[in-house]
Amino acid sequence: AGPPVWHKNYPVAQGNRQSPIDIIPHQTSHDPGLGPITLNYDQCTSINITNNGHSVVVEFEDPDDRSVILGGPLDNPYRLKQFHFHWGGKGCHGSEHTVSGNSYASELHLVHWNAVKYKTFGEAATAPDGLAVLGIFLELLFPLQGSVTDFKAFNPKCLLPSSLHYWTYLGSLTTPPLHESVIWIVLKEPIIVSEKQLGKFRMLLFTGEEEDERIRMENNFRPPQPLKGRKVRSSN
Ligand SMILES: NS(=O)(=O)/N=C1/NCCO1
Ligand SMILES: [Zn+2]
Repeated sequence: AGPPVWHKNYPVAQGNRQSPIDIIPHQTSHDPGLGPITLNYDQCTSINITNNGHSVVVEFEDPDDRSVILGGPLDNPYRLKQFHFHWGGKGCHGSEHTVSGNSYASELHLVHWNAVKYKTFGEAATAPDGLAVLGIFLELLFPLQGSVTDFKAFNPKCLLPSSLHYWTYLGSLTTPPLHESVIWIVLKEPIIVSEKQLGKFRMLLFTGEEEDERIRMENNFRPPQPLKGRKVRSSN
């Protein structure tokens, strides 16, 4: 079952660095020491796209540092492992992080791991500085005309907004096992998608073919968790 009962199997769900959180911009602290982030995705090699029962995931080959995120709050390069989305049933709910209590229609997570300090993704996923997840909000544009461009493949490069200004804080995976191993980097500027594009996610089913009732995959987002005194820093 969903987020309210996760703590029974994963007591860390009630830990001190859980994600997502509500980001209140005027309560974040601007840190001039926070440099820009760099995304080297041009050599990224996607392997597959799957419906893993609770999201749509695109996985990447990660044998070397061919596609990494650098800089910002990170002390090492982190390798791109996969990206996936969280979205709602309809309207503008669906993101995991919220901004001053407001949620977006969806949120894209680009998941990276610290291959300098750890040998495998699995090992990194349990270490406090093991993962870096880049969060990008998807804002719904209700087009005046029906004509919007479709989107074929997700090259992460083409999914980035114009500004890489971000908020960053220490948090966790937002899905079980909820490991407190994520350095979160959330971009301030959303990307704009159409209802049609978002509708494609909603068509994905939670259930496999074999099950008879067809449960629609939607609302696969965890609500904001207690900040527990954490500081959220802001790049310029
Ligand atoms: N929503 S999230 O925190 O990115 N969760 C996961 N789980 C596996 C990789 O990223
Ligand atoms: Zn996610």
